[in-house]
Formats: sequence, C-alpha cells, structure tokens
Amino acid sequence: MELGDLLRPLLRGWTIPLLLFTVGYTLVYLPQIEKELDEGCSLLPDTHFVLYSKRVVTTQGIGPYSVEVEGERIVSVTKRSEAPKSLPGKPRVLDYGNAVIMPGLIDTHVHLNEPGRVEWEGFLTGTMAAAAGGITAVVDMPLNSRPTITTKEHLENKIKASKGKIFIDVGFWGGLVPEYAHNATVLEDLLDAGALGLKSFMCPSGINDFPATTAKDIQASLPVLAKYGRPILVHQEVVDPPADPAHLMQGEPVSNARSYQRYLNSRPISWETEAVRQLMEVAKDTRSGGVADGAHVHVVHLSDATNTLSIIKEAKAEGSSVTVETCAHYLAFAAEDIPEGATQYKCAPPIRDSRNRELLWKALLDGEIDMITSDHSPSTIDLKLLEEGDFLKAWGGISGIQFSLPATWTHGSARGMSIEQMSNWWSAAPAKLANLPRKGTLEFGKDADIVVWDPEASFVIDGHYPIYFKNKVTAYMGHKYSGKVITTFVRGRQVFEEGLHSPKACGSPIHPVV
Ligand SMILES: NC(=O)N[C@H]1NC(=O)NC1=O
Ligand SMILES: [Zn+2]
Ligand SMILES: [Zn+2]
Repeated sequence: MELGDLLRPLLRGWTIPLLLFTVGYTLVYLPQIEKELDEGCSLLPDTHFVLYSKRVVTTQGIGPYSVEVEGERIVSVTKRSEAPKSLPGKPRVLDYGNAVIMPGLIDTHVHLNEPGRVEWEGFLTGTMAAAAGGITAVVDMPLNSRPTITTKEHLENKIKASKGKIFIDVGFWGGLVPEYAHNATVLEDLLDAGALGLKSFMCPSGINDFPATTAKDIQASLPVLAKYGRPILVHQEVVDPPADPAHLMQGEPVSNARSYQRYLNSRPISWETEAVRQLMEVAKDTRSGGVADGAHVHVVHLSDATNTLSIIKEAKAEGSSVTVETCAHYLAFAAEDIPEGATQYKCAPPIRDSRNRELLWKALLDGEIDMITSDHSPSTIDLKLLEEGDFLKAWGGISGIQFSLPATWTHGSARGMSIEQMSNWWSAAPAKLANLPRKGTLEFGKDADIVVWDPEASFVIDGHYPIYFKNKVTAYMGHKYSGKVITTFVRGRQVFEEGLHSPKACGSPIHPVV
C-alpha cells in the first residue's frame, strides 16, 4: 500500500471541513488581520462612505456632487442637488453643506530633512502639518536631509526612515550633484530606486554636502531622465554678478544686516534671470526629436516675474518641455512689508516688492506659471537668528506647509482666482509634474485623497494657533487668513479632522509609475 492510498480515505472525510476552513480563513480571518493592521489609520471607522457638499471640485466643474469612497479609491462622483440619505445598510453619508470638497493638495517642494537633520523637521511633524493644511501628498527634496539623497543607497535609507512616520503619501526627488551628474549608472540606480525625478541647485545651496551644478552638469543628466520620462527640478539662481558676498552665511559682519532691503539687494533679479537663461538653453534638448526628448525641466520657486518669466514663456512656445512653479510666500508677502530683523521671511530667491507680487498673480491667472508649492524649508529656531535679526547670516528658508491653502486662497480670491484654478495649481498640475496618475483630481478610480475646507471661515495665526511642524517659526505668524481646513482624507483614511490626527501614521512612500 502506498502513502497516497493511505491518505485518500482520510482526506475524503476531511475534504469538506478543509474547504470550509480555507474559505473561512480567506474571507473572514485575512480581512480581519488587514483591518487590524489598518486600525488607528483613520479617524473614521468606515471603509465605504459618501462625502457630499454644494461645492465639489470635479473634472466637470464645481457644484453639488456626492463622492463615494470605497477602500482607498473614489468609486463614484455623482451630481445631485441634495445629499443622499444615511440609511441602515447603506454607506455613511458625510454632508459638508456649503464647504468645499476638493482633491487633496500635492506639494512637490518640501524639505522634511529626515534622516540626518531631524532637529530641523521630520517625517512625523512635517506630514502632520501637511495633513492639517489639506495636503495629501508631498514630494520631498534630496536636501537638507543628511546624507543628501544623491545615491540609490541614500534613497533606500530615506524610504526606510519614513516607515510608520508619514501621515500622508510621500514621494522623493533624487539629488543631482557635480560628482555624479556625468555618471549615468549612479543616476539610473537612483531613478530605479524610486526617485520621481532629480533636483539640483545652480548656486550654493546653504549646506556643504549639496554643491551647485552648472548648466552643463544638468544637460548631462537630461538624456538619462529622458529614458525614464522624469523631470529635473532646478533652483534657478546663479551668483551673477558676483558683486556682493554678503549673502553667504559665513560672511564678515556687515552694517545694515537687519535691513530686509539690504538682503534683497544681495540676491538681485539678475541671479534668477541668468540662471533661467542658461537653463532654458539646455532645455532645448527636451524638444521633440532632441537628445533628451522625454525629459522635462521644471523651474522651482520663481520669485521674479519682471524679467525672468518671459524667458520661460519663450522656451515653452518653442517646444521645450518646461514648467515653472512659484511659492505661496511669494504670493502672500511683499518686501516693503517685511519688518527689520524679521528673518522668518528670509528665503531664496528672496520675496520681492509688491509690484512683482502682482505680476506673479497675473502670470498665474494668465496661465504662464503652472503651479504653486510651499518650499517648506525649516531649520532650528536658533539658525533663524531672530534676536540679532541678521538677514545675511540667518538660515534662508520659510516654514509654511500648513498654511499654503489659506494663504493662496486669501490672496488669490482677492484677485479673482477661482477655487478651480487654485485646485489646478495645487493638485492637478503637481500630479502631472511628479507623474502621479492616480492623484490630483476627484474622479472614478482615483485615490481618495480629499480635503474639505471652508473658504469663508477666517482665523489669525497667533501664539495659540496649533502649529504642527517642528520649529514653530513662520512668516505666516501674526497674519489673518480665510480658508479653514475641516478634514483631510488620504487614500480613504481620514487623517485629520478639526485639530485631531489619526492615531497612526499610515501614509505610503510613492513609487514611480513604470
Ligand atoms: N537648502 C534649502 O532648503 N534652501 C531653500 N531655502 C530657501 O529659501 N530656498 C531654498 O532653496
Ligand atoms: Zn531652492
Ligand atoms: Zn527648496
């Protein structure tokens, strides 16, 4: 008698119980485990629910819609004049009345600084602030974490460090530095490891381990990026003319260092214009049939709209694959209003005068600037030198990720911006830049990344206002804004509601679509 013959009668009696066990395990027990894993990820117990309001931003326009969410996705977007009824056995209906329901904001320019400079910021605090500001995804810059993210190993290490610490989804830009700019293998490894694109500086970055690239270095990276269809983002300042060394952190003490105008003069418009001129020259390679057809050049944080923008406009018109962002702080503040010694307003390129601010707004409304970011670039409070108020030596970087939505709305609505335009600059356009096809709009099948906010509610950011980023120094302090975030959903999980975050941080690292 063989073993099989022995087992056969045994198995015969066991077949049905075994089958039942397997089916039960798969249908009941496994989902239970998944649910437990997910427990604490959402403030809402439901995994199937409907959001309703009179002002939902859809691809068909803004109006009364219900948005049905099941699991991590949007499963329907339906126009209807009244909220559906909450009935037993049916998905719960969350009726937000006249509030705005909009795709979550995507901020493609943030410095979370972890690992390495966690005293400046970190995954946990940075993404808590983002969630409270209605941001559902960010793309993190390769600096100022330490080490900077210039190799595959560094990126893998960073992705590991984010585990269990992100409340929203986080993608990563890799860093382009002179050392590897001409080394296709290192760049390909970095892109294979998950960098959504590359980022480089055309001037000193403020930290020693992220040196500046020349236009030639950038040009060398473009064919590699073309192969992957990914962008390079460039900090568009070159030290030209090199007349004033005062902006350098280690410079000799100079008189008038508390004067904002003094700082502004130290980083003239010509720095931006010349960098963009050089950059648009190499961006010609991205044109159809060019050696870098498939790559894309993105100008970050445009501050100057007087001389620089026309060069970008021309490059676009001539067929180069180019986009440009500006930041919420350039749209919210003006040099004339910055008090002496108020280094919380120091950033690079600098905030310019109010006439320039109006030109930035005009360029956005005319479609010449593609999108907005926060360039949330915090440091420890001591590096801001608030007591000395020394603009020349203080860390250059504004913390503001939590206030991007209200600042943009307050200043934009005063200039005729619509909610849909804002949504385009803060969600659809950045989703396109980072190539996140599942994000950026409220549509069937997309990630349920959603912000609900009240455009009419206003508030003052004062000492009592809950600020979630680590070092609570911000240019937005003391200002009044309208546009209050009510709640934020990330892939169907309610991660923030009225001052409360979900108990667990269940955001995911974003991997490139291949
Ligand atoms: N290193 C760094 O984050 N620099 C940023 N800060 C800023 O104001 N502009 C920048 O590029
Ligand atoms: Zn920059
Ligand atoms: Zn930056």
